[in-house]
Amino acid sequence: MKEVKQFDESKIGVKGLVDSGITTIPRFFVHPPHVLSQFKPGSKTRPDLVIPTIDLSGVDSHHNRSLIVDQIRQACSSFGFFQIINRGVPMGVLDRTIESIKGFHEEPTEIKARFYTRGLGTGVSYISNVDLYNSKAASWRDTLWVKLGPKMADHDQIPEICRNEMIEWDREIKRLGEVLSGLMCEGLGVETWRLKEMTCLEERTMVGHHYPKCPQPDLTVGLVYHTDPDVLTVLQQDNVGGLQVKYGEDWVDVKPVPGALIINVGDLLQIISNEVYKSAEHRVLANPSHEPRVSIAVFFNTGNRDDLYGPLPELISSEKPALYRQFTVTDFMTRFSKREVDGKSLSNYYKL
Ligand SMILES: O=C(O)CCC(=O)C(=O)O
Ligand SMILES: [Fe+2]
Repeated sequence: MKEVKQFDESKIGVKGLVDSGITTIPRFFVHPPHVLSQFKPGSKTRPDLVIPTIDLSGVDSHHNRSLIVDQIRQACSSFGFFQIINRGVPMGVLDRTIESIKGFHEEPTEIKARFYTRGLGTGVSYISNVDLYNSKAASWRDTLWVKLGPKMADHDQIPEICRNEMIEWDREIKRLGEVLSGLMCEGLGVETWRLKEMTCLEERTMVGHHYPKCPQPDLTVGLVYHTDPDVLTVLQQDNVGGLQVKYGEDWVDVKPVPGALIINVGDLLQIISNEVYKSAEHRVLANPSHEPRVSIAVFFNTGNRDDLYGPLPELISSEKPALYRQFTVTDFMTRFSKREVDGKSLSNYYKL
């Protein structure tokens, strides 16, 4: 605990440890053997499987749209993960955003330390391991959090090096979230704007992860396995790799596809869809390569946190009764923040 506190108070992050030239990782980063054995190369991985890549071009033509909706329904109900290409976000925006996040993490410690805070009170927080104090072991990454919506963090609170990129990214991602949620609704056979009308896209939080080279990648992880406690997530990764998705009992690599964005179903959408769609468990390996890995995720969540959410009435019938009870998102997030990030805890909401 003393070492954890010392690390946290130093505000240097994992990047700072690496820059100090360490060759062994501090012991609070070492994960227990039963976790590490699941990360061993070749253990329960399925190199023969790939998550679907869906081409969104022509989404406005009636014929293409129904083909795309079919692919999305299949992907959301099997993997809970897919990649999209040709979705109208200019390549330049993607590259600029990733580069600017990398730039932030490469800034001198004194600059980053100004943003080092637990909690998103100001709308911006730079932190190593959001669950540092309540996890069994820490993970090899640092993260910049920025609140994008419904009200974006004050512009002068956002680090200058990525401020304009963030604003530009939010504009694109808002539009993309609407397109995707429309397609996902059609895949469920409900009104196109159903999720949007339930304010499911209103709250948007962005994370910019930086996974520096780990000197002992076999002893720790980049990000423990988890599902996202949101409606849907749009993720962008650079070309380093390391993200894996659980499929049945096996893990599948999410190989970088240039220009693609990764989409995943969150826990709330699993509930709202009455489990037609699945929120998939995913994780990131500790980065063994010299090149740091950078990824950006935007979490879409409900704006009305005190409204009741549960399976959509349209999806409930006597053959398919509601699998979950109704709950408020405030309640859901409070439970989430009290536990470790790893695992899946939807069982609290099962209607038994
Ligand atoms: O870095 C990644 O690829 C995954 C990030 C992630 O799963 C998350 O932030 O929830
Ligand atoms: Fe995630």
